[in-house]
Amino acid sequence: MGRRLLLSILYVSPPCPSSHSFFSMEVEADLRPILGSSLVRLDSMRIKQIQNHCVYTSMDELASLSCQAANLRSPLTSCDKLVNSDHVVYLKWRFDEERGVSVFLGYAKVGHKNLFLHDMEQKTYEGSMLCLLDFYVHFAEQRQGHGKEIFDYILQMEKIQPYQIALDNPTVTLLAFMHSKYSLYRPIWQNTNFVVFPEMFCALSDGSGHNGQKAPDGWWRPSTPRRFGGGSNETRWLDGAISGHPAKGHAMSCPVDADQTTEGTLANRANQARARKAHILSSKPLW
Ligand SMILES: CC(=O)SCCNC(=O)CCNC(=O)[C@H](O)C(C)(C)COP(=O)(O)OP(=O)(O)OC[C@H]1O[C@@H](n2cnc3c(N)ncnc32)[C@H](O)[C@@H]1OP(=O)(O)O
Repeated sequence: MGRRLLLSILYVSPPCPSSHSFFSMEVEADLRPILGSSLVRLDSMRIKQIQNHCVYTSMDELASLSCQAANLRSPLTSCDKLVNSDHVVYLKWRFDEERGVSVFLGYAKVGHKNLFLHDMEQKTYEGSMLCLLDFYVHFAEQRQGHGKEIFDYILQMEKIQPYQIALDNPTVTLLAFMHSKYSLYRPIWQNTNFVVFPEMFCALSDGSGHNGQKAPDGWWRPSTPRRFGGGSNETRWLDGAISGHPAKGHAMSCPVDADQTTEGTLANRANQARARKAHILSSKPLW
């Protein structure tokens, strides 16, 4: 009986032929039949379909490196959490034909959130938008263009402009990246530690169709007027507001001030955010 149990455990958890060398996150297998192209969009359904222990392990380990890079206590991303969420991961990897290994290079996780925002004049806005929740390129592969490829792929797949994505608690490196690759250099820190850029609000047209009538897809008037910062109690919508994923049905219909899928890490995130924001605001920009 004991032997049968042991055999069944071994069957359920086959060893993953992965080698986690210092330099890269590698799987000793050709993952092309499983993952397809080198830039791949993985939503919860696709992750479930993969059914490959090595892929799950390598993604989780890359997420652990991201966690270390951001000085967090626990990773923001894991395959376990992804299968139960409406977040989407964009993964970059390559197959090294010479060595017969698949190398995981980096990923970005995005998801829709309902956010209250203010612009530089403290005017307030409310709506649903795509947020960059976790973004990491393996430390041995950074500054070689992988990050830009991943980000461009997100823009292409989600049909948005770079300024239409909110950054969740960005690092100084990510802000440098947004500056150098997309000329977005005036971050507006929100109370929620999200960052958006003024370009996001440029599309606002006061009173042109949204005047208390019908909000654009994904945006709406709050039931109670809100008073933020400068005292404005008027809520506006963005012309170019990005509607939520139609297929996902706006599952997160409550305002959030942090990534809700990171159970157990929220307090940690808030502390990190405070420290990081103070550091970024007080230090000389890198770019
Ligand atoms: C919402 C969030 O996820 S916040 C967390 C963001 N993630 C991190 O900070 C983790 C550590 N950093 C990384 O993983 C990567 O550097 C990323 C994801 C930010 C960018 O990926 P990369 O593959 O390096 O990007 P890519 O090569 O396309 O562009 C490089 C640009 O990013 C910026 N950048 C990357 N690394 C650094 C760095 N160490 N110092 C300053 N700027 C940097 C620069 O603008 C650089 O352009 P340059 O080389 O012309 O100066």
